[in-house]
Amino acid sequence: MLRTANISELRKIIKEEKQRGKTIVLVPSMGYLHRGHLTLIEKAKETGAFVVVSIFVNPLQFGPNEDYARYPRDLERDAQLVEECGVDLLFHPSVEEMYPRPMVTFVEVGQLDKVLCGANRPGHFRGVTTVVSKLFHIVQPDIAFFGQKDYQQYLIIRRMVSDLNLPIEVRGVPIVREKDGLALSSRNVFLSAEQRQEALVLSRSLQEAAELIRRGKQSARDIEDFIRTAIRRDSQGVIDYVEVRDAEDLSEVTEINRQVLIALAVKFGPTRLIDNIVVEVETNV
Ligand SMILES: Nc1ncnc2c1ncn2[C@@H]1O[C@H](COP(=O)(O)OP(=O)(O)OP(=O)(O)O)[C@@H](O)[C@H]1O
Ligand SMILES: CC(C)(CO)[C@@H](O)C(=O)[O-]
Ligand code: BAL
Repeated sequence: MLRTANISELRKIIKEEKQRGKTIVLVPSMGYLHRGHLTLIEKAKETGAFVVVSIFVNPLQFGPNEDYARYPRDLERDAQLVEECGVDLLFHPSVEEMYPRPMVTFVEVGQLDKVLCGANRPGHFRGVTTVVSKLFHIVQPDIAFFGQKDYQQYLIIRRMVSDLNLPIEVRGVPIVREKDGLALSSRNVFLSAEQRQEALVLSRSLQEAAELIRRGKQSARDIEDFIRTAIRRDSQGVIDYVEVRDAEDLSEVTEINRQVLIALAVKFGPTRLIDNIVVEVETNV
């Protein structure tokens, strides 16, 4: 496996691979890899392309009171994992390499970033779209993989690629969960044993809510209340949001009569977890 922290060196490698006719696939990440990331990498490998994994904890997407400083990092462990997965190139730039001077140019995806995590983390998605644009320009992938655990991020990146005519295919990968339902996340490492147990209410209540919808429950507010009540009853988690939204454009939903996203963010102590489920609704046309 090749590895570099240097943009010019990476460009040279990519140029050579492209000249050899290789398709380039990118899996962007912030590292501290788990089975969720490894599933994205597996999907990337299945394409048969030259697979690049980037590891960069992007300061631009963290608010001043968020966990940038304590975000878990272990580059050497990650490097070993991606090598075992057959990744071709690991790109792990420093902050100075990505942001040699203060940025004055940003990429912003309006509307989609005003709700859910965007409303709770002002500036977060501007930081994500800006760094992902930079990564796309640096690596110039043909295909890029994103996880649907970060569903809003996935939609925003898709929309950015479409709006800006970037020649990149964005592929989404369903949420990878622990056996007991907890969505894998690098931040799970911060949970105490008790919080880890309590956090199961997230996936459990999402599943139960989806079942209520499949059985005909149509009120989005009732579904949100159902989940909020379960979280407050079964845990000490502090709710950032629990919302039912249109799964395509994140617009508000009152009556559930189309495909919806149920998304939530809940804090367990200082650790903020997100989870979601997309529910198909049969329409009798
Ligand atoms: N459980 C998961 N299932 C599917 N994809 C995932 C999962 N966890 C992370 N990903 C995806 O991996 C990519 C890199 O995510 P990132 O490095 O931020 O990991 P993370 O575990 O989501 O971190 P955190 O939860 O701390 O934000 C993103 O596209 C993200 O959606
Ligand atoms: C896409 C991403 C790598 C941008 O920093 C990050 O938001 C993530 O890991 O989901
Ligand atoms: N996977 C989302 C990255 C973040 O929480 O900043």
